Order: sequence, then C-alpha cells, then structure tokens
Amino acid sequence: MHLSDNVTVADWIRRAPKVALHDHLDGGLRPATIIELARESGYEGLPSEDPVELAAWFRDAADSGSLERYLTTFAHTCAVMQTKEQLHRVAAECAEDLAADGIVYAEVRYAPEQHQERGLTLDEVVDAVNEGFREGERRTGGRITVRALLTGMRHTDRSTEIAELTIAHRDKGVAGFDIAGGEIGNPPARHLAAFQLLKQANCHYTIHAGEAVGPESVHEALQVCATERLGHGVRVIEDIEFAADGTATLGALAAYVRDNRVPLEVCPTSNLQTGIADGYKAHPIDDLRRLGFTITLNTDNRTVSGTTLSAEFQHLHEAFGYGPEILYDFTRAAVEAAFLPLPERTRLMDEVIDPAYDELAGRV
Ligand SMILES: O=c1[nH]cnc2c1ncn2[C@H]1C[C@H](O)[C@@H](CO)O1
Ligand SMILES: [Zn+2]
Repeated sequence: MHLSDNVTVADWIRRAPKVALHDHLDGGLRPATIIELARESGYEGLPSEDPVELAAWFRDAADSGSLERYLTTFAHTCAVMQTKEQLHRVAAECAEDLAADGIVYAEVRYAPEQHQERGLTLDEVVDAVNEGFREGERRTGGRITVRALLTGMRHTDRSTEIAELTIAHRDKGVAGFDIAGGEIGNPPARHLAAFQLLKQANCHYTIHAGEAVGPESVHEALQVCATERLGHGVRVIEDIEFAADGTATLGALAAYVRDNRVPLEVCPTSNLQTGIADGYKAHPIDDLRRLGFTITLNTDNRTVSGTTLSAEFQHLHEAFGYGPEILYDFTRAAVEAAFLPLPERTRLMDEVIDPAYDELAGRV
C-alpha cells in the first residue's frame, strides 16, 4: 500500500482508523484528572501531584517484571473512581482520548466491584460509566463508539454477580464480560459458574490468560471456560517449538488456537513491563503473526503502561518494519472479533475503516 502524500509514519499510524478491544478504564486516566479528583475527594495517597511526574511514576512502577506488582498501581486510579461524577468524567475523557488517537471503536473494561467504596450499587457504577461514554462519544462528534466490558476479579468471589450484571446491562452499553487480576494461583475455572451463566444467556466474554502463566492457563480459559477471545494469550508461544533453522512445531493447544482463529488481544508494552521479554524485538507477536495466529493489537492500560494504540504500532513498526498492511490486518481482525452485532461490524469496515484507508492510500 502506497501512502498518498508525504505523511510521516507517526502521522499515518495516528490517522488510520483503529479498533481497541483490550483497554482498561482504570488503567487509562489522565494524570491531571487523577490529581484533580484526588484533591477534590481528599485522597492523599498519590506518589506525586505533578502530572508529568505522576505519568512517569506509573510507567516506572508498572515496569516491574511482575504482573502482581504492575497491578498494585491501580490503587491510585481506583481511589478516585468512587462517585458517579468521578466515573462519568473518567469515562467521558477515556472516549475522547481514544478518539484523539484515531480509535473508531473501543471495548473498554473495568471491574464494577472496585468502585463501591463510597456506597455506589453495581448498577449505579455501570450507569455512570455508560453515561460518561455516551457523553465522550458526543464530544467527539460521533467519531468513536465505545462499549463496556464488565470485569470480574480473579481473586475475589463476585464473578457470578458481575456476570448477572453483564446480562442485565447487555445491549445497553455493555458488550460482554472479562476476568482480570493476578493470574498466578487464580486459574480461570474458579469462575466457571459465571461463564456458564453467560453461556446460558448467549453473552460474550473474554478471559485474561497466558499473560503471567503459560499454556495451562490458556488451555483452561479456552477448553474449560470456553472463552471467545484471549486477553493477551501470548504465552501460547510456549506450546511452540522452534528448531535452530526457525522451523516451528505447534503443540496441540497452539494449533487449536491458531486453527480456530481464536483472537489474541495482544498488548506488547504491558507484556514487556510484566516480564514476557526484554524488548519489542523479542516479543512473541511477530512469530505468532507469521504462523497465522489471529492478532489484535491493544494498549491494556494507557496511563499505567505509558502508551497509546498508535505508540504500540509505532513500536512494532520499529521492531519488525510493520507498515499499513499489517495495521489494517490487525484492525480487521479486531472488527471481526468485536462483541458487536454483525451488521455493526460490517458497517464499521465498509463505511469507516475501508474508506479511510482508501483515502490514506490516495485511492479516492
Ligand atoms: O493485563 C492485566 N492483567 C490482569 N489484570 C489486569 C491487567 N490490566 C489491568 N488489570 C486489572 C487491574 C484493574 O483494576 C482491573 C480492572 O480493570 O483489571
Ligand atoms: Zn488487561
């Protein structure tokens, strides 16, 4: 694909319409908003009251080599997401920030149970976030559509309740369910009752798996819990053997994931911070892509990981030489894997994404 004019790489990446399936609401607050909300609400635990310093603090603290330590940083964002007004503001700004990065459709997840410290009911949490997303969509003039995924935390026992909440709010701004939190010691099958409830109700869900734990976690998420997509999933690479000449032999699980086109929600920067590899060039995404796995590209946590979806692609451009064709492939895979009705996915491709790529390539 030849780009029309003399656009820089950073420029076409940002201008290309993108789709984000794995972005945590509580991982993406604007640092200045965290500071303002902390002041207003009397939260005194922030490590800095300077937005630039606070942003750097998150990136550094997250860059810990361990998922468990990465997750401790969320105490500071969840602390300022405890009232309807706070949730509304954070959600509206999230939609604006994603749209400013060229994202046209996003599924944004959060754990409602983490926003009840000041007495909100689960329904009030979901309504406040949904209204915030609608407000953010309006402020962008409809350039973005945002749907919520409701997350149950792996280490608590509220996943069935959150699954019921997902079913109650489905098609009213909520597109599905997720399980997140520390993976070690909390296998997904602990939440089997929640998944069965969702299946009975024909509801969508995804599961974080294969991030800190290897193939056994991916296997359980897929074959015991019947997930539609894998949050990260990248440690499926541990079920592939590479010979010295580069030839790959897939184990049965890796072959299943690839051959059934199970979408992987890959978040390179977050994975590097939690210890999967030493640098972008060593991240498994390129091997997985070349072997034919279905890859979607995501941010995980924009503030905590100090990233944007454009930055994620820029890193891959630098590490592997990826160009517009591959960004298009990731985007199309994300649309196909989105928890949206088929006609809406078709409309997104035909009326938003393809025309914008045609324009970028000077075909119109
Ligand atoms: O990458 C992740 N793996 C597991 N859990 C995560 C990840 N990113 C964020 N979380 C957790 C921390 C948040 O508080 C929670 C809900 O968004 O999900
Ligand atoms: Zn995540």
